[in-house]
Amino acid sequence: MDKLVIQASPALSGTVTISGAKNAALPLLMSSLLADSPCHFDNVPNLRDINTSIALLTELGVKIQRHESGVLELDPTSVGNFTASYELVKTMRASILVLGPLLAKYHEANVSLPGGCAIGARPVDLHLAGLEKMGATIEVEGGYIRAKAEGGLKGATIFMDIVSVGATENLMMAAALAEGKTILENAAREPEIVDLANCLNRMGANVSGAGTDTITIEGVKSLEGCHYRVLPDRIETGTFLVAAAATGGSVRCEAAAPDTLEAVLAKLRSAGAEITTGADWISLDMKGQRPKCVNIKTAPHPAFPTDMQAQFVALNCVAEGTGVVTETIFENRFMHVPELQRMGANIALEAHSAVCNGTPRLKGAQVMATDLRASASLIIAGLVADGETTVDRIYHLDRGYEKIEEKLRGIGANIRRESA
Ligand SMILES: CC(=O)N[C@H]1[C@@H](OP(=O)(O)OP(=O)(O)OC[C@H]2O[C@@H](n3ccc(=O)[nH]c3=O)[C@H](O)[C@@H]2O)O[C@H](CO)[C@@H](O)[C@@H]1O
Ligand SMILES: C=C(OP(=O)(O)O)C(=O)O
Repeated sequence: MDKLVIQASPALSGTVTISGAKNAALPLLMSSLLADSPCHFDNVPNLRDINTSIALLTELGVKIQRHESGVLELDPTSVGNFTASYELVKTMRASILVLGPLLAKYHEANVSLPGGCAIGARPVDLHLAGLEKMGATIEVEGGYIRAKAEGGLKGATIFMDIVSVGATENLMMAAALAEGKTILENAAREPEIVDLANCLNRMGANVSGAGTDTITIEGVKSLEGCHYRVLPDRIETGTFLVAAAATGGSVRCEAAAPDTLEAVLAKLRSAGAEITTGADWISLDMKGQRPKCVNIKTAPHPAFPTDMQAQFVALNCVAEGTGVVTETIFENRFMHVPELQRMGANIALEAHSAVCNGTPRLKGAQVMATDLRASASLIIAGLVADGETTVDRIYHLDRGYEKIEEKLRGIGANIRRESA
């Protein structure tokens, strides 16, 4: 099993090119199921979750090839299997996003229940209730969601009592080919939702209001493939910015989307960073200063993203003062805290908050990655820890960060991958 070995690093400095967003690419790839002709996606990151999606869509009958240009072509014209198996779904929760498209296009889908994961229970009740409201009949049997929509899905007004990114995406894709109008109320507003809506519209769908909490979809009879470029990864961008800030360094992120990161940039400014942005770049400069602790409360977009919480906890560990980080989205997303404590961090967990008293340096240790962003936080901690830090179980990291150690080395980090 691969691990990362990190030595105390100098202040990071240089330029990083940001990859396409995992969380935008996953629903976009699944949306190809809705089309009657091939889709072409540019800027798809090379990640474990993308490979899992390719395996899943291939199992359903989508023909997929990566062109030399990097463009991923998905031809859905021979789809003939409507079952997403447990073997694949268990390794990637976003597999649930084939449910809406399969049901809308083929009126039938069997998708393994994703189950919980390290960060929380993560039920899919809102996805199922929304599809039922659109006329689907759903049974959960043998760990599988067995859904049917005889005669096709029908538009409906659907209120989601929790803001859910995945449910909004699944229902938006389902509604694109449903008969009549669907209104999604209390919809998620994340940039990845807007990216999916833009792509669906390019395929011939009629989606309006994405980016607000009410999305209206006028169903159409058919959709065609399109060319679409995946949005830059705001979480990868934020991770590099925090890594540079923790080391008192400076970094310029290119091919980024500054307007998707406002809450994160505001917190970095509070931490003492000088932030400058252009149309597609962000630069951060700490001017050699130690960061200041920040208070954070995660919430749906445009508030502070839960996917950046662990990285800011690592930042607070070495910052000046005390910072309180409160997690409101997932019930168990502080698995990085005990690992950071093993590195000498002064953190107290109080209900849904991590109260951190910053200390100038951490101490290298052998630590274990428990989920994707927890892994990123341990890497950041390793950069500012005296001695050597070894991060085990980095298969989580490979789910969502493209060549992270290579990119970090490019800006001066002392990090290497070791394969056992
Ligand atoms: C692939 C992808 O895009 N993953 C992101 C997506 O996950 P995902 O789409 O799974 O997260 P959701 O937005 O759905 O989850 C938000 C909250 O709603 C709850 N919930 C969700 C659905 C449901 O049917 N019932 C229910 O109770 C969840 O347990 C959680 O507490 O959004 C999360 C919140 O920004 C991010 O952390 C993930 O990185
Ligand atoms: C939690 C995440 O992803 P997923 O929803 O795929 O588990 C994440 O990207 O931080």
